[in-house]
Amino acid sequence: MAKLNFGGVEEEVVTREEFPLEKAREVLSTETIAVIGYGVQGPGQSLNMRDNGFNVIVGQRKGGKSWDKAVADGWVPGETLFELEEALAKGTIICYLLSDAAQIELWPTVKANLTAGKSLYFSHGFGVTYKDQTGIVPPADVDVYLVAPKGSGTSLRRLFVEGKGLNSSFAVFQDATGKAREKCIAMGIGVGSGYLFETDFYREVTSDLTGERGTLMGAIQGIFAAQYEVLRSNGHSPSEAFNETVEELTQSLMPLVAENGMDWMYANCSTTAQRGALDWWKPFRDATKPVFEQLYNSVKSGEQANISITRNSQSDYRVKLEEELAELRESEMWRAGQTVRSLRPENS
Ligand SMILES: NC(=O)C1=CN([C@@H]2O[C@H](COP(=O)(O)OP(=O)(O)OC[C@H]3O[C@@H](n4cnc5c(N)ncnc54)[C@H](O)[C@@H]3O)[C@@H](O)[C@H]2O)C=CC1
Ligand SMILES: CC(=O)[C@](C)(O)C(=O)O
Ligand SMILES: [Mg+2]
Ligand SMILES: [Mg+2]
Repeated sequence: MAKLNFGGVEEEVVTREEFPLEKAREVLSTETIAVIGYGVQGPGQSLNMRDNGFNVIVGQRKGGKSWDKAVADGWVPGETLFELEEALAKGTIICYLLSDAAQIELWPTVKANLTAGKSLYFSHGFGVTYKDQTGIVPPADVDVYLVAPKGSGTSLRRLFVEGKGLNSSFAVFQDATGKAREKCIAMGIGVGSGYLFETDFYREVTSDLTGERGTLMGAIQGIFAAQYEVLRSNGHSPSEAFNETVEELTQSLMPLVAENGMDWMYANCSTTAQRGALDWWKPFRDATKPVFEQLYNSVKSGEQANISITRNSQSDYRVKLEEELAELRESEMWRAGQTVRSLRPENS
């Protein structure tokens, strides 16, 4: 592992230089990797591994949208695409990539197929950490590990195709064969990770649930909505409010942050903007920090997992979810965004 300095703290990470693809292929050369579930992570990980030369099959319920997508992506029924049970029986590394709530339902079937020496692979610490609520307790004679790409499966695939890579965390929960760690890292390289940093199942799930509810998804929409509403209620037009809240951020400023950090983005803005942003970031931090503390505590207590399991296990959860997504989509702010996006030169 390469030792690197992260802001003054030394951490060991795994890079593609020290664990090249050829090594990953060698480690997994005798394995049949069964990707169970073809939703968001399933396609990204399975296609990247296939392109990287691994022996991959896909398991998915027949007849639905996901099955058709798998066929369209070149998985061949009876050869590389199977019903869930068949794929579970054939696979020696079971990549459990159903939604976290759906994993509860299929678990007895998965468990029955986990014979000694197989691997159970996750992309989230959820099922194992919240075992009291999920019932997911792996048998003692299998390896259990995770690789959690830090981003959407859609990005994982897109970046791979562009020759780039998303970072992933990895963790070993159970090492029955003595080779779990090596296999885990090989899987991480195989799915197209940029570099890999180590964690454990508990820290993976608590940080992930916090991040997606916080700055990555929940908090960002909340802050967008608050600023947009203030601008609108003070007489600004939707296009002005949207551009000043979202479009400039995603199109101009965040790419600069991604490239070279926040100070560099600031340095490329006016001294007027810099003065204001330097004065205002701390009040925003102070105002939101209590909400983040509340969020983290709710994650830590298991409350967030409980909500997620309960809500996503209801038979009409997709309908309800679609209603809530429609509420976002049909809000004035995001409808304004649709028009703004259509006006980008590359879209017209
Ligand atoms: N969505 C993402 O990009 C990310 C997901 N993860 C993790 O990866 C894992 C997979 O997540 P997603 O790809 O989002 O899953 P998903 O929500 O897209 O579902 C995957 C598949 O599960 C199947 N499915 C749903 N209910 C089922 C049931 N009762 N029985 C059998 N199959 C069923 C669906 O057909 C779908 O193809 C989860 O642990 C998630 O937390 C981790 C990082 C990012
Ligand atoms: C994309 C990702 O890593 C998330 C936000 O944690 C998720 O989809 O669960
Ligand atoms: Mg995540
Ligand atoms: Mg997540």
